[in-house]
Amino acid sequence: MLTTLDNTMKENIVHALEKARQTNQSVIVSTVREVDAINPLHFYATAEKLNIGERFFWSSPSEHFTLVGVGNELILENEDNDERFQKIESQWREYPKRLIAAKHEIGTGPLLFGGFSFDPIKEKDLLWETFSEAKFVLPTKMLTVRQNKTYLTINKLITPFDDSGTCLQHFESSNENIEKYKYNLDCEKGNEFASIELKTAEWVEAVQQATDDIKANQLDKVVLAREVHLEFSETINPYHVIGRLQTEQPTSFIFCFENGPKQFIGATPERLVKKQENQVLSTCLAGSINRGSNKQEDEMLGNKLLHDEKNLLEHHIVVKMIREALEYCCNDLNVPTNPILLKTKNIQHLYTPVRGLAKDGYSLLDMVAKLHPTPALGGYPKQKAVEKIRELEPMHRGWYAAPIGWFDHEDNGEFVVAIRSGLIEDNKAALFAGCGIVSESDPETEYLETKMKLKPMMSALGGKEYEGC
Ligand SMILES: C=C(O[C@@H]1C=C(C(=O)O)C=C[C@H]1O)C(=O)O
Ligand SMILES: [Mg+2]
Repeated sequence: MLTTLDNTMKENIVHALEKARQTNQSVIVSTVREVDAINPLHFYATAEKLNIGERFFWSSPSEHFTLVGVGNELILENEDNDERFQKIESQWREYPKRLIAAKHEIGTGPLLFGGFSFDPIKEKDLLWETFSEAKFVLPTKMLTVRQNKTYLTINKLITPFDDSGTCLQHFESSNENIEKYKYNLDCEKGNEFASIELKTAEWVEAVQQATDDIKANQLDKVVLAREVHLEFSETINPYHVIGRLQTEQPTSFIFCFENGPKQFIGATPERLVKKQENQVLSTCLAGSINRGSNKQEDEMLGNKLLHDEKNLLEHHIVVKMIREALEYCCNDLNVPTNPILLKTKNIQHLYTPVRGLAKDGYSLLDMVAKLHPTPALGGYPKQKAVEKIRELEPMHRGWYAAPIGWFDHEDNGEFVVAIRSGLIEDNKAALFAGCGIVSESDPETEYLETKMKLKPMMSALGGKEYEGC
């Protein structure tokens, strides 16, 4: 039976088990092999039948990097308020890790994928009831596509009580034929939705109230979001949704986190922070305008955005805060003076990349903790804005607008903010979109901006664009 694992691998696994027994401490063992190329979405879809647990999907646009995890080899979660970021990190650090691979490629081997809620103080509502304030998983199997190469990672938490036979057996699947994950994906067929539930009037009123509060100098900026509930005639196929997001939103990060029967899916253009060795990249994204129907109109709109005072103010507040937050944990911070445009299929944004070098002792999660929520999703000043959101917003954000992403055992990783997203279950979807409110905000214009931001998910769900909502 145990004939396909090579001897070095076997020795390493048995050795890890011995170590776990000697130290009475569970060890994470990870084997990594390069495998034949396969569409990661096929792997995600077929893995449902393996019955080894929940899955996640992640792809980042810049370097053709995709992760698909299946099964929960280890779950780290907490319901903490202030310490939730640090707690996840310290728990992760407690486990000794052994990587069995020819070479460590970033994004392979032992890593955690997961996310946080936006506001742990706000009491959970029914929709988000099963989502912890912080939840991360070490997948049992993980497919990584990086620079056109495909890798399969198999993880196991080896406890002092495991036996060597079971451990070796677990890693046998690292030799499996990846071809078996081929799946028939037909993303063409659209879903019709049956009903929509909105709280438009309440939201517009909240925006009006927020502008009054800003004019009264209570705060500078607050981001207010609304939600849309859709009910479809048939069960939503999450593979189709991810597939369409991949086609329609190639410049965005695509994520999906499965939590019981729910899948939190989105295509966000907004990176919170990326760390590779000590190199840090964060992005300021705030200020929005629609795309033009032809090149000329598109450029005209882009130019208008680049010079629009209200949008520049929304944006500058974000740049100022991100600079302050990162100055604390980074050296050699580089912040361009003026924003450029970032265009997605449906919208153009003001965008400023911020680069730096991590100071010793500052981890990726330290930076996430320091940044969240940036004024792109919260407001300024931070505390006042979060309180204002609690007071005025007619919804519960759950994991919307909060950090979601991955990090590995060497503190490489990347987090985005989970916007342009929705929570899907059976034939129901809840979608979320918000806007940065400043003193010059006009509620009707901001409402139209949220409509624009709902489009990517609307289109991915329906297979066509809808005018409603
Ligand atoms: C809050 C959202 O987007 C944020 C708000 C923006 C704005 O108001 O201009 C732009 C980008 C995002 O930082 C959302 O998409 O839900
Ligand atoms: Mg805006």
